[in-house]
Amino acid sequence: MATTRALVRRPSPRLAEGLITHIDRVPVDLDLAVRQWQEYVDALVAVGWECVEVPAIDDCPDGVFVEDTMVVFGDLAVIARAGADERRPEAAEAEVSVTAQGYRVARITEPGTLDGGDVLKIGSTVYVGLGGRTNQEGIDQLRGFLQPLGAEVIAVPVHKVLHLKSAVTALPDGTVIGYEPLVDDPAAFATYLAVPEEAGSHVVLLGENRLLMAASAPKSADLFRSLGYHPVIVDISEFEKLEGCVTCLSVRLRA
Ligand SMILES: CN(C)C(=N)NCCC[C@H](N)C(=O)O
Repeated sequence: MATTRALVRRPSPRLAEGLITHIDRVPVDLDLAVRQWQEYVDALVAVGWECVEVPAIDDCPDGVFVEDTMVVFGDLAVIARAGADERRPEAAEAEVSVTAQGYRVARITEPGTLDGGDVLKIGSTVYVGLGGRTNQEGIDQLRGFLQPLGAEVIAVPVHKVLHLKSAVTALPDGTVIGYEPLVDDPAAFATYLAVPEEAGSHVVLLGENRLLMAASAPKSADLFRSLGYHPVIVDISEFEKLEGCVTCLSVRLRA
């Protein structure tokens, strides 16, 4: 199996102050969050991935959601420009870390905004959510970087949730999965499967038909088992309280 690396970032002591947009604030248990983060990392390591830690950024409560700092395509890392001002400082050290992993770097610049959580890659098709943290200028800049590498960048509306990947991700065969009440336009995707729970729409592909997913989506896990996949379950309840999901906690650097 090709080595797969992931960038991860430890939770800030100020995690509980993380941004929320579409849900109500409830108390976050920091100690539990740190344990859950370690279990998430352990789950990646258990399937043979190498986890590379981006230095923690304690002054940024949302720093643990490292996925939002960049979009990786081929040998290029496009460093994001966060749609939320508070999150802009997170990108600098993430850029240093991905550069150290051998990636070329390009940057989204003002007035563009783009969060990595808004970008869903399926082969050479790159769906980008427009409507929340990512603006049209950010999408146009991303297209400018990725089109020469063979990507087709397609903007899709996102209004009901924080990021595109809050609404949909994809199975290994490219089928887009989403929880219908939260997907703006299922018809935007070539193949689409409805799942029975919100968190069931979030998977990280671990290789060999394994899907990393949250403990909060047991019915969706059963659905995926019935389709021949192998769910690997992690409890990320403390991150879900801040509109996080399994994808947000890492940047996957596939070989
Ligand atoms: C796919 N998703 C959801 C992400 N990549 N990021 C979640 C960021 C959550 C953070 N509290 C915020 O509001 O920015």
